[in-house]
Order: sequence, then structure tokens, then C-alpha cells
Amino acid sequence: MTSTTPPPPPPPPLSAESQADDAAAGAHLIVVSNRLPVTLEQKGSEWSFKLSSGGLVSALSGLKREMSFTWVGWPGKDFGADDRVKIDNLLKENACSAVYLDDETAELYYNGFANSILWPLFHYHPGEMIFEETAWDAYQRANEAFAQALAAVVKDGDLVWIQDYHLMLLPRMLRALLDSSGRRGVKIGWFLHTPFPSSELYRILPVRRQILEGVLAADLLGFHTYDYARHFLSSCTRILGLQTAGDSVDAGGRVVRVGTFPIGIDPSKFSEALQTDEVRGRLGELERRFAGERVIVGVDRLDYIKGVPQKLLAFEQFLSQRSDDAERVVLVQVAVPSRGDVEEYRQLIGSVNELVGRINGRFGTIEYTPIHFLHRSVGFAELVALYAVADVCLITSTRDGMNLVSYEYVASQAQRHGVLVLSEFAGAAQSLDGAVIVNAWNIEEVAAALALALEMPAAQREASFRTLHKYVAKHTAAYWGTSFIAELTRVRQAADAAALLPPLPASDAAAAFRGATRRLVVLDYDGTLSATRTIPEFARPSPLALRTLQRLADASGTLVYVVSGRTRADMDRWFRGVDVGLAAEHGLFYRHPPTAGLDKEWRSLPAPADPLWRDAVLPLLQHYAERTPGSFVEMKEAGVTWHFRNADPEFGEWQANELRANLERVLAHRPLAIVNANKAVEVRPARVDKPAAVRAIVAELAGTAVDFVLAAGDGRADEPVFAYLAQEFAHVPLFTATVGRKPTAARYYVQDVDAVLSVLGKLTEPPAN
Ligand SMILES: O=P(O)(O)OC[C@H]1O[C@H](O[C@H]2O[C@H](CO)[C@@H](O)[C@H](O)[C@H]2O)[C@H](O)[C@@H](O)[C@@H]1O
Ligand SMILES: O=c1ccn([C@@H]2O[C@H](COP(=O)(O)OP(=O)(O)O)[C@@H](O)[C@H]2O)c(=O)[nH]1
Repeated sequence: MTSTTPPPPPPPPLSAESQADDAAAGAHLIVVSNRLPVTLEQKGSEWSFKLSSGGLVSALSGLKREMSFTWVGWPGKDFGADDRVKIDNLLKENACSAVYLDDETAELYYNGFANSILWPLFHYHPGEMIFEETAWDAYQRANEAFAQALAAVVKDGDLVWIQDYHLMLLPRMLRALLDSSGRRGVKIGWFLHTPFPSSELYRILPVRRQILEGVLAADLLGFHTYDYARHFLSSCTRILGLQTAGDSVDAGGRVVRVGTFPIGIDPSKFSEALQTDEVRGRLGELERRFAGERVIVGVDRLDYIKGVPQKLLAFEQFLSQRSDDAERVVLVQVAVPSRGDVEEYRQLIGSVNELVGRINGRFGTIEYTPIHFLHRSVGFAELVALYAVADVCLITSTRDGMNLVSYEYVASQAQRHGVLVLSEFAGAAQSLDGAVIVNAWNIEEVAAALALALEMPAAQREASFRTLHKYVAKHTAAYWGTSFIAELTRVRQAADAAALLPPLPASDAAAAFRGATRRLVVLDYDGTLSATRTIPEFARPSPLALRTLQRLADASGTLVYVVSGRTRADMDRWFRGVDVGLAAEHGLFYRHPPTAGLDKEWRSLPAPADPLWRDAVLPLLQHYAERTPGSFVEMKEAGVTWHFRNADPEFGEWQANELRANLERVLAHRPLAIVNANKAVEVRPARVDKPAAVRAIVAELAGTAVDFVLAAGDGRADEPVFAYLAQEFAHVPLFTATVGRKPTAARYYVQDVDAVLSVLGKLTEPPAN
């Protein structure tokens, strides 16, 4: 080991503040985490408060200038009523607020569910997972307690940032409470600090749906790496059947943004500590202690995800390959005790102790102890001195959300330019270019990497260090916090409009209906009058839907049109005997109701004639149907549709993208439209769409002084209908509604198909009094 001179001053941190949106300025941020980052101590009858340091606390330091914030979390244990009052006051003075959980709930929620079910599953250890209903109940209770506590402090326009796997039901529970109390413009973000596993593993979880649905009520979901985000998106597609893009989930019409925000540290804390007398003094002592030896450092919570046994075995292998006269190498392993209440962690301690004993017994001498094993936490000065003295930092996590130790080592190595040997299974491996990346399960490979790291020439170490340091200095905890909050502010701007969308006021609509004499009702079919089904044939109108439509049609002066993408044949069959007008194949064909006083025959929009287009399209669609199990081709009179609702959802989307590209090539310059439908790709004559049909219908009703209009639809094809009606009937009582709350051209929203039928039913009911 060479001696160490004081490190150079730290490079200036790159500002992340510039990222913060202007829109975020002045907003109030509420950070929610399982544990409040505080230590509460009682002296006599008084309580004292100390803020702990940590990644999140550092992250918020970057936001303090932009906004005020409050921290909401569990204070670590339950307190009696008298103490609660004092503690609440103390916390309030320090911008914190406690969520109290009784000790049994806290134990079952934290150790029983979060740490015994979600933690092992998310880290690819399903074998360690023990699912118990009582723990799940406690998890729900604890999340509900958080929701109640938050609902008491959240105000209109606040930003709420929820942390981690402990609180995955909270976004949904909180959203429900905020909606029911009429709070507006609250933005909810959620960040996962652990990995999100492959959907193949995630689907083991008995409550997999509830957990996904819980977080999907947020506006922005953050992950450390794109891999984790990708796995999450895939689970949403496979388990909930939702449509996803690379950066979002369509949660029933509400777009939830999914992004990657790799966390960092506050590197100046380490570079500044290295200038202090305490750390320099300790560093000098360590250098003397390890003179003539090379030092490898390991710092991990003693958790099965950290791969400590793998690290010890790799070190043993490395030692076994060294000649007797080679320079001595020691491993200083800090193993911070963790989660001792959980059985798997207790077992780990036993096996690690055994390995340390065996290796020290095998390679140790009176003068030389190969492994210095510290089963305890160390103070900050000691930790920084240890990082600084080490020639190599070895991280062998078998899975790890990020791993901040790797960043901290880099931040402490300005002088020595030590080598970081980092498991590819830590999130940090995706960012820390310049580290020696290893498969932690491959003992030979890790042993070889240790040899390589210890022999690496100074110039190469320096070059690697520069790359690593540049990243760590820029992607700080503050940068992480600021980027997430800036994005949360941005994503919500579009969603705000949808959040402000009012529900269709059924009684106002009924009053206007009663007051009118000539009424027009335009209704989409799939997703509006009938819930979407896996097989299109099964989506027949229910007896209730048919009864409701007939009652409407019976109201004198009321013209009801069902405007659908279905074929004339389907529409004819399904609505036989019901006195409604129909539009089929997205408006290509339409027909007036018998009560319109017009000829009842099907009419057709003038579609461009190109009789041969099917010859070009059909073989291509059939080719995709054969190659995509579960998909099929539906022939319509004028259009043709390839459905993939029943195919593997990801493979289906992939094939649909490919098919669209091929169709665009084959159909270039033909008067045809390639339409992205819900889990389907449709080809049909161009310039035929629903608003064109509604326009034609209205034109043919000319002379009819319509004095009430109601329209409802759930899809993208219905949006131009709403826009057209708003323009055409600007001076008439107009009730347009999208099904499901989302950005829309409609004036209102209706929750779902049942709610649509209920609103339609109310129109013809006699007034309440
Ligand atoms: O306090 P414990 O329950 O014992 O656990 C400590 C923390 O472990 C997890 O940390 C994760 O977050 C780090 C920062 O994002 C990341 O580097 C690491 O890979 C993760 O394991 C856990 O998510 C926290 O809730 C715990 O407090
Ligand atoms: O005795 C110690 C040794 C380390 N650490 C800190 O524990 C954190 C570990 O974070 P990491 O992301 O590596 O893993 P986690 O434990 O969160 O899974 C780092 O900030 C370390 O500095 C600590 O608190 N006490």
C-alpha cells in the first residue's frame, strides 16, 4: 500500500436544480416513506428529535430551494396518547408528520409482508417468500392508515411522493380519499428503490393484481433502471391486460407515466469528510495497520441479496490461486446487522460466520488474518476512512435495487483511484461505466476480477476513476430528487385537465331531456353499451341495454343512434326489434330509426371504390394471424380487421407494429386507412369515420329543430364525434361524455358501461318529486 496525502478539493457539483420546472416552484411536496428519517429520544418527560442522514434526506436537500415540504411516515414504534401529542408537536416543528400503527400491525406489515414477501420476490428469492393472509391484511391496514393520515394533510395542488415497496397500495387508497373529498390537482408519484422482477416471477404473488392496481393510481412511477421499468410494464400487460408503451401504461384511459430515475448520493459529504482531521487521522492509522498488504473492502447490510457468501467464496478462490510469496491481500468486510426479526436473516448470519471461520482458518497465520469481519455498523468517519484506504471495493449483490456503497467508494477514491468490482445484478452496474462488472454467481470470474483489479496499471485505474467520478458527481441524490419532481409536475399538467373533467350530471341531463321536444342521442357500442369481451361475438347487448334503448326510443321526439365499428349484419341481428338508428363499420353504413320519418334502408357513405384492395391486404393479415397464436382476422363488408386481444399481449403488440409497417408499405397511395383499434389493426376505406356518418345523419334530419343532444363513447374514434357535436349544436343543451375519466373532447365523463346505462335510464324516469 502506498501512503496517502490529503485528497484534492472536490470538483464543483453539477447543478441539478436547473432541471426543476418553473411549475414546481412554490408547490408543496409531501414525501411519504415507511420510516420517518428521525430518531426520537426521551429524556424525562421531554422528547428530543434528530434527523437521520440518508439518500432520501440528501435528495430533498436539492429541492428545498424550490418548494416547502413535509415528511410523512411511521415513527418506528407506537406511543401512548400523551406522548403522541408531544411527539406530534415536535415533528410538526420539523416539517414531519407521524403515521401511528399499533405494534402488531407494524410488525406484520413491515416484517411479515414487506420484508418476507415483497422483498424476497422482488429480489428473485421466491423460495424465501411465505405468504400469509394475516400479513397481507396488516399490509392493507397499514397502507390505509397512511392514506388516512395523508388525507388529513394533503391540499389541492400538492405533490405527494410515495417511497418504495412498503406502500404500494397507498396511491390507490389515497386517490380514492382525495376524490371523494373533492380535492383537486394533487399529483401522486411513487418510486421503487428495489428491483422490479421479471413478470415471470412477479406473477407468483397471490395479490399481484391488487399491488399493480395500487400503484397505477399514481401519475408517475419511477424505477432505478429501465430493466425494472420494463418488467413492471410487462406485468401490467400480462397480468392486468393493459396496453403499455415504453414509458407509460394506459390504465383504463388514464395514462400513467413510467420513468427511470437512478438514485445517487451526496458525494461532497465524502470528499469533505476526507479533509477532516478525524478521517485523515483514522486513514493514517489504517494505512499503518495494513502496510505491506492490499485491502479489499466490502460494506453490506447482512442481507441474502448482498451475496456475502458468494463474495467470501470468491475471495477464498482468489487466495487459493495466489503463490505463497505474493503480496498479502485482506478483505475488510463490514456486515451491518439487518432485519434480525426475519428467520432468513438469522440463518444467513450462521452460514456467513462459518465461511469466515473456515477461510481464516485455512489461509490465516499468526501474522496474517485474511478476512476482517465486522458484524456491526461503523461510524461515518470510520466508513469513509475504510473506503479511502481500500485498493478495491467488492460488491457481489445477487440482486440490488441500486447499491449506494459503490457510489460512496468512488466518492472516497479521489486519491487512490481504487478499482470498483461490481456485480452486474446491482442497478448501479447499469450506470457505473468504469467498474469491473462481474457475474456474482460465478466464483471463478469474481476471483479473476479481483486479481485483475489488484494488478491494474495506474493509468488505467485513473482513467476508470475519472469516468466513474464524473457520473457520481453529476447524478447525485439531489439530481435524482429534482428530476423526479420536475417530471411529476410535467406529467400531471395533461392529467389535470382530465382530473377537472366533471361526471355527467345525470339529473341535469334528465331535466333538459324532459324539457326538450326533439332529442338526438348518439351512442358508441363496444365499451359504451357493452363491456369489451375477448371474443367479439360475445359482446352482445344485454337485455338491460336493449330495454333501456327501447325506452329512450319510445319517448316521443327522441332519435337514438348506435354508432359502431361492427358489421351491418351484427348490428341488424343484435338490435332487431329495437327502434334505434344504426351506423356500422365506423359509419360506412348507417340507417335511421323508424321514428325518424325517413326511409329505413341502410345507406352508405360514398367510399372510394378500389375493389382490389382486399387482395393486397388479406394475405398479409392472414399471415400474421397464422404466426400469432390467439389472433384472428374478422372480415367486414367494407373493412377487414386483425384482432390480437387473445394473443400473448407483448407478442401481439410487437406483431401489430410490424403489421402496420408492412401495411403502410403495401397500401401506400391507396385510398385506405390503417386504423389502430383497441387490440386490433383495421384497414378500411379512407375518409369514412364516425363523425362523417353522424354529420350525414344530422344533414338528413335537416329541418328537425333538435333541442337536446346526448352522446357517449369510450374510444379514440368517438372524440371527433364529440368535437363535431359541440360545433354543430353550440346553442342546444349538449351532454357529451367519454366512458372512463381521461383527456377528451367531451364535456363530461361516465365511469363505465353500467353507469352509461344508468344515466340513459334516468333520462326517461319521472322526476323525483
Ligand atoms: O431499513 P431496512 O429495512 O433494514 O433496509 C434498508 C433499506 O433497504 C432498501 O434500500 C434500497 O434503496 C437503496 C437506495 O435507493 C438502493 O441503493 C438499494 O439497492 C435498495 O436495496 C429499501 O428499499 C429501503 O426501504 C430500506 O430502508
Ligand atoms: O455501518 C454502516 C455501513 C454502511 N451504511 C450505509 O448503508 C447504505 C447502504 O445502501 P445500499 O444502497 O448500498 O444498500 P441498502 O442497504 O439500502 O440495501 C450506504 O449509504 C452506507 O453508507 C450504514 O448506514 N452503516
